[in-house]
Parts: sequence; C-alpha cells; structure tokens
Amino acid sequence: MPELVFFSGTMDCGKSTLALQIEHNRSARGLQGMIFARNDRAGAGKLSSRLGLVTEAIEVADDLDMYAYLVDHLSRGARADYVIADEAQFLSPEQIDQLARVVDDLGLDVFAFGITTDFRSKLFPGSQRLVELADRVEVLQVEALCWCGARATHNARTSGGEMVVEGAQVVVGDVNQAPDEVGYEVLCRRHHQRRMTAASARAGALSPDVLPVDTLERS
Ligand SMILES: Nc1ncnc2c1ncn2[C@@H]1O[C@H](COP(=O)(O)OP(=O)(O)O)[C@@H](O)[C@H]1O
Ligand SMILES: Cc1cn([C@H]2C[C@H](O)[C@@H](COP(=O)(O)O)O2)c(=O)[nH]c1=O
Repeated sequence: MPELVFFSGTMDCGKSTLALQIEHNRSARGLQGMIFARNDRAGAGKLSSRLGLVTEAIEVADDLDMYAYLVDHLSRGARADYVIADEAQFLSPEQIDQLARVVDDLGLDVFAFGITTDFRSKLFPGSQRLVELADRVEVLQVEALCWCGARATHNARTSGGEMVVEGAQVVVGDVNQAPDEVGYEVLCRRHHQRRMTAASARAGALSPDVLPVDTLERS
C-alpha cells in the first residue's frame, strides 16, 4: 500500500541526508522520483544536506497545487514512481492535503521531511497537517544533542548566541552560525524552556554571581 510518511526531527538531525539516501536507493533500482523542496539553504530548486550532497528539486511556490502538478506530469507521459518533499514544514496545510491525495488517488509513496515545531516550540501549520494525515510519523534515529548532552528535541533561534522568542515564524538559517548572526541551536526541552543556549550557559558558568547549572537544575 502506498503511504504518506512524515520523517520528523529537530534541525540538523539528518532529514535531508535521509531524503537523498531514499532517492539514491530508489533511483539505483530504476525508479523515478519527483523531488520537491522549499526554502532550502542551498537556494531555490535544491535539496541539500550538510554532508555536502545536493540534488535538483522542484521549488514549491505558495500557489503550487502539488497534486495537479503530478497529474499534469503523468498525463504528459512522464514518469513519477514516488515523491519526496523536503522542508515540508514550509508547505501549507492545503499542500499537505494534496500530497495525501497523491498517495490515495495516484498510488504513489510520498516521503515528507521536516521539523515539527518552530523556535517558539509551536507547530508549523504544514507539520501539524502532516501529523494529522500521515500514515506514519518516523522520528530520525541519529539524535541531535543539546549542549548538555541530552537528546535535542527543540529548535531555538539565536541572536548573538542568546535565544530569541519574538519574530517571524519563517527565517531560513542554519545551526553553527557566527555568534553575531541570527542562527539556530538545538536544545533539550529543559534548556529550551529555560532559554539556555550553549553561549548563555557558558557565560553563566563564568560569572561568579550565577549558580552552576547543576545547582540550578536541582532547585
Ligand atoms: N562533518 C561531518 N561528519 C559527519 N557527519 C556530519 C558532518 N556534518 C554533518 N554531519 C551529519 O549530518 C547531519 C545533518 O544532516 P542534514 O541532512 O543536513 O540535517 P537536517 O536536514 O535534519 O537539518 C548531522 O546531524 C550529522 O549527523
Ligand atoms: C526553528 C525554525 C527553523 N526555521 C528554518 C531554518 C532552516 O532554514 C529550516 C530548517 O532546516 P533543517 O534542514 O531542518 O535544518 O527551517 C524557520 O524558518 N523557523 C523556525 O522557527
């Protein structure tokens, strides 16, 4: 049975790498994928991984009907055996419905990859719809880690190393940015709730006025 699968995780946990591996394994067996992406850091029309691999993709615009696009592609005699959608958190709920229809009406597997929550730990609308509709939600097995060593479960947006909680939901960016730039850092829930990034924890540990993290966490 074809499926809609949502591979979800924090930033930097290997989602795009897995998307490229699925694409590689299937195309090595002669299958033809339709690859969609939106707002990839490598630029429009790309699906890229931090491991350095990149492939061409259809850039999903706000008004793209993904189901109609596939129907048109197939009716022109072109092939599509499966669908990959990276950065799926940026798709609209309507576009996720279209992907579900691709599974149900066209009989294709759809593999969607994305982060579930934003920097304020609120669901992206596209991810919410994926959780509602997916046949399976798969959490990636390689754990991204918080600076404290715990499994990272949340995405923080940082400015000058400090966590920020105000701003637009969508700001394309990366982890490990220079400290003076807006970037992202993955954290465990405890440190996301306490707004403690690696930089602020380090600063706290250096300040004689601040209790060590261990003491804070026992209180
Ligand atoms: N130099 C490296 N050596 C080994 N693995 C790396 C290296 N750089 C990045 N990675 C791996 O790549 C992962 C990020 O992959 P990527 O597919 O870009 O993540 P995502 O799409 O989830 O943001 C990291 O979690 C890490 O496992
Ligand atoms: C948390 C959060 C992230 N983003 C952006 C930042 C990146 O461009 C992508 C995530 O890409 P990745 O391949 O999973 O690293 O999402 C955003 O726009 N808003 C946020 O709150």
